[in-house]
Amino acid sequence: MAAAARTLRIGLIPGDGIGREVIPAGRRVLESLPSSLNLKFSFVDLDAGYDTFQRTGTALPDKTVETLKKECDGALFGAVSSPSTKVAGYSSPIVALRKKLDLYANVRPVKTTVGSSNGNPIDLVIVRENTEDLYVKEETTRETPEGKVAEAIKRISERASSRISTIAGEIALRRQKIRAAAPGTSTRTEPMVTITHKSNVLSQTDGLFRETARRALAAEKFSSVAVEEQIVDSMVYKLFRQPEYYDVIVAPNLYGDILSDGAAALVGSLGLVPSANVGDGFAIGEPCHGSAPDIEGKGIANPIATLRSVALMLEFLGEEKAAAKIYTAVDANLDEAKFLSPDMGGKATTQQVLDDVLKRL
Ligand SMILES: NC(=O)C1=CN([C@@H]2O[C@H](COP(=O)(O)OP(=O)(O)OC[C@H]3O[C@@H](n4cnc5c(N)ncnc54)[C@H](O)[C@@H]3O)[C@@H](O)[C@H]2O)C=CC1
Ligand SMILES: O=C(O)CCCC(=O)C(=O)O
Repeated sequence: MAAAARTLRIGLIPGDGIGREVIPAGRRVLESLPSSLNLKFSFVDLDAGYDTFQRTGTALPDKTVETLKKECDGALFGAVSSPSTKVAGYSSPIVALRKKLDLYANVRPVKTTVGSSNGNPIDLVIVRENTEDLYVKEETTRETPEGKVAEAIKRISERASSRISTIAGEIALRRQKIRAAAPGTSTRTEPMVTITHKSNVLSQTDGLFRETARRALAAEKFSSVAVEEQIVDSMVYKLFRQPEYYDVIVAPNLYGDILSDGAAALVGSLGLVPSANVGDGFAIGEPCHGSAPDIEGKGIANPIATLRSVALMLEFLGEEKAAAKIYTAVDANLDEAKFLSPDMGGKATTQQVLDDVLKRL
């Protein structure tokens, strides 16, 4: 008798702007996976974002958080339009969601299929701490005789630094295993984690991150992993000069956010780079990009970052085979370069890119 299909319930949170254009593409890909995978999906639509805030007075309704916690196996998040000026009562829902669900790792693979800006292949992962640093958002402003002074807390804890470094080491080992199983696909000989910090200036906060990361990665299970460190400003320089050198980069929250957008430029577009917000037993796939108001409503947003985020979510939910199908279909779309969206120099719409990927599934 055939084994019963596994059913995964997925929360869909499109958010604002192009989030609403790319999340439906992510759903279509899940619905179109071959039946031989024995996987079924059910979906629940959930609200969050600036539009939700304007309609309801809250950017992240309790119902969204409770439904994710009680009903869902995983989720997809599009993007939100957080204003650059303070709006009373508004706070970024994705930053809050990461904390509320304790999704402590933000895993952001950056990979070329055809070649990078310097012609060499890039295949690295940025593993970004996802719950603290300046993103605790404890800010104050006070009046002084010289004018206003604003301050923000940068919180770094041993616990969060240790667990993010451990997951970075585990990802490095997993990547090495995948490379070993496919000889000839990479010239990298050993797994490597690069710790990024600014502890030459911030000796206590980034100093704690650096020391804790060193200690976590010195564990016996990581004895085959090369551990290096790089101060974040020269990390940017080296990343742009020699991106092919890097394997896994572990970073506190803000540096990880900035480095991943920079790395996206190296592989051609923010519209290509996925992420997964990962905790123990739960993952939210989320493209690295924002709500892109400059192209919103034009139907030309690149859906590939989202499709890869779907695959990444599936990987963390233990469905590697299904993830591999999506990666292969997306890579084939990029390799053939017939249906590319405008950010990639093509003319295809979101729908045309999606249709091409679906055809390959
Ligand atoms: N996780 C989230 O929800 C995030 C939300 N944001 C929010 O997004 C809004 C806009 O932020 P920006 O700084 O403009 O960053 P952005 O990532 O939205 O856009 C930067 C540039 O990349 C392009 N781009 C982004 N995604 C693309 C895609 N899929 N296809 C083609 N081109 C794409 C945009 O058109 C724009 O030119 C802000 O309100 C910001 O707060 C920004 C980053 C993450
Ligand atoms: O705009 C927002 O609300 C979130 C911005 C934060 C961010 O860029 C990220 O964490 O990926």
